[in-house]
Amino acid sequence: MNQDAKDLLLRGAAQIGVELTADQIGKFALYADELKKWNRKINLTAITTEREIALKHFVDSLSISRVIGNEGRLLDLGSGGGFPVIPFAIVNSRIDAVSVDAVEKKIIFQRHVGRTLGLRHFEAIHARGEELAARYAFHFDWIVSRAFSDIPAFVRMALPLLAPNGTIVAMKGQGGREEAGTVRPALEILGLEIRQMLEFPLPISGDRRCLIVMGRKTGE
Ligand SMILES: C[S@@+](CC[C@H](N)C(=O)[O-])C[C@H]1O[C@@H](n2cnc3c(N)ncnc32)[C@H](O)[C@@H]1O
Repeated sequence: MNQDAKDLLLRGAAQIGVELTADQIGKFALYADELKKWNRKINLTAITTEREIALKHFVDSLSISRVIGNEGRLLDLGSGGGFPVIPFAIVNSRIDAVSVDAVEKKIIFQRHVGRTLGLRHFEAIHARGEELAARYAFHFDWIVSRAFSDIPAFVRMALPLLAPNGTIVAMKGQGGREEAGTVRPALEILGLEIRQMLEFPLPISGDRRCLIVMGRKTGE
């Protein structure tokens, strides 16, 4: 990863409230190198320039830090090349992070990255999200996804896995607020409510982002 992309990562992360250490920057650089190398053989991402990887994968993924606490168990459903879970795990060693994807070669890549970066609190599992309930019923404090599915399909998959006081976070782009408004009745039927909607521009590019934070309805 070149110096320009590293500077962008450092600056972009700081703008969303994450101060990266030199050690963490080194890990992101290794991750970017492996992503580019493996992407020549297996389809992990359409984003291939180092600047774009720094911004649209790394900084974007780190934005979930704004709504996720400092401890507990986190699940990323449909994580592909490891987003948002691996960037989050690089900066957050107190959360046990589990990554799930239905495509085995993507999980093999993620395990390789986890080993290379020494992420001991990170595990990558090859499975469909629908298959996890037997092993992980009510297990996760935080369940996140990016570019995975519409909100109702995501939360239906997440609910059996969510701890009683757990939180679901859907990472959306422009149109996130509108989608949240449309699905509110469906969420209601599932016993969920939207607790927070955080809209912000992605640093540097200004692209719109929206984090939709949901949990089980309380007081009933
Ligand atoms: C568009 S990619 C997004 C990857 C990553 N979250 C990102 O933002 O770069 C969607 C991913 O979800 C995975 N996927 C789709 N349906 C799934 C399911 N039912 N269970 C687990 N993974 C699934 C696909 O294999 C793919 O890697």
